[in-house]
Amino acid sequence: MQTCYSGTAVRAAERTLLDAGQGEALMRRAAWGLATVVLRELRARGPVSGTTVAALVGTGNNGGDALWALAFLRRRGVDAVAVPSGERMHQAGLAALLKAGGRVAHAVPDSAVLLIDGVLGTGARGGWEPPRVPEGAAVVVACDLPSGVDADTGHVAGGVIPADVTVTFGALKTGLVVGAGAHAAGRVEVVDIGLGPHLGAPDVSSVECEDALAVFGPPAWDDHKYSRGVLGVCAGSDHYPGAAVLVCSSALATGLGMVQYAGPERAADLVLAAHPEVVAGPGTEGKAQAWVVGPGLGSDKDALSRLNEVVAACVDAGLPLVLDASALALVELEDLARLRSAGCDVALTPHQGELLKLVDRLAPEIADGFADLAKADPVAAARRTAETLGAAVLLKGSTTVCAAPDGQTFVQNEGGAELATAGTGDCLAGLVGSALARTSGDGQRSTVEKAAAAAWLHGTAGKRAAEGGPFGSSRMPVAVQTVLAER
Ligand SMILES: NC(=O)C1=CN([C@@H]2O[C@H](COP(=O)(O)OP(=O)(O)OC[C@H]3O[C@@H](n4cnc5c(N)ncnc54)[C@H](O)[C@@H]3O)[C@@H](O)[C@H]2O)[C@H](O)CC1
Repeated sequence: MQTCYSGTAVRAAERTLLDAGQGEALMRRAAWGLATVVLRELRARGPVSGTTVAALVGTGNNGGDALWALAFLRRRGVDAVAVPSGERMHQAGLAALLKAGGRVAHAVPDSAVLLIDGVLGTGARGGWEPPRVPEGAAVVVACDLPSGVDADTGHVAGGVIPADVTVTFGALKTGLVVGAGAHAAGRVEVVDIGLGPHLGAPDVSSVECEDALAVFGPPAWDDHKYSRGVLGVCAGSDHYPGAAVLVCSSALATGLGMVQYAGPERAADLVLAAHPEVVAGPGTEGKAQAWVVGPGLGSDKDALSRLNEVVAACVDAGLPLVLDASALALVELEDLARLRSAGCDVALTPHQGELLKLVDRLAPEIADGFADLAKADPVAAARRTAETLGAAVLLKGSTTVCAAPDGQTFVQNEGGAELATAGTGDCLAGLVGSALARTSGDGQRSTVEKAAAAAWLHGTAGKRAAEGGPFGSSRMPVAVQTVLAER
């Protein structure tokens, strides 16, 4: 499990040490870590001595880190050039650079093979417009954060220089793992500067391979079909029968004990043609240990009555439930309240558009300014919705955010734009449903952690599927099997 801290929390941790007079030591540790990564990047490309490294240097301590790093690099024979972005630079850092034999220039030299972005770090406020830098050749290493990335949210309000590597200090910051910030950061390396004991609880976490495999692992020697998880799927309609197949196929690809399908004949026939092992019928009676409802359900009376039947089945037996797609437009507050009182774990799986509609309809008390919040700070938007509706929210997007009503939050970035194609959401619903079915009765992991494990598998399978070229979502289940087989 990877853990991240908000920029605000890292600044608070630093404050304790700054107040204890350790500011310069912290900055030198950070700069030494930055210089070490820069040296590694240079060595991977050729000789170090004589090569030009430039740094865009801001007015604050982020610029100070960059200046100290340049001073260390100068001592390795690098032509170290500071390019100020404002009217002042960190004094001690500048003195160290000049003493080491570095220089100041007013533009990034064309000869620079590597550019350090040391303009703004955790002290950035609002947007920033990067200066012109020579195009193409230079590797970009961001100091703590790519300038212009909000360290708390990942939002980029203005411009940004995309980094190949970001060397971040003290802890991995939330802004480096969410949305545009994650995209701009490139590979992230964390340099320990001794903030650990002062950091407190993490802001968000990310499920990693072994955490996901603990949910989607192979069967134990004494497992049987009912102990491996039975997932009920209420998806598909005469209009959208394919959604039923995608949900069932992706769930089966995880190695569930059984999939039970509830739906109309046309969709059921397609499901059975693809997977004769599915137990299909019109209603919900059976041995399901969790349900997925919504993909391809439509919005007519029949869709509503099918949703009601699934909600009733879950309430009766206290089963976990995934509400996706059409179900998000049909579910009512009373349904969520009944599910909560029955002790059912509920996961809502909207994309941004569905989230905004859901909030408008069911949570008008938080709707004011919510669209802007969802764009700038998807973690806060998912958390606020989860807290207000009392259900876990898996918000799909370039970063998938899984938030629980109590604030526990996971962010997953395994998937990329290759997943932006019809039907991948249906596959994800099947994976979340599978995670809940196969771990029902497991008191150890929260619903959001299980949803995050499904998001990990979905994103990783998407990447795997894309290796074979552009693909449609019907290729996802095979990719899920491949990912699980390779681990
Ligand atoms: N404190 C320490 O000893 C350590 C800090 N580390 C590094 O310091 C930065 C945070 O430093 P801080 O000075 O607080 O903030 P910044 O350098 O990020 O920026 C402040 C500077 O920039 C101006 N400014 C703010 N927003 C904008 C904007 N949108 N456009 C232009 N200018 C802007 C503001 O007025 C200030 O002058 C942290 O990220 C680390 O890199 C070390 O890591 C450890 C020790």
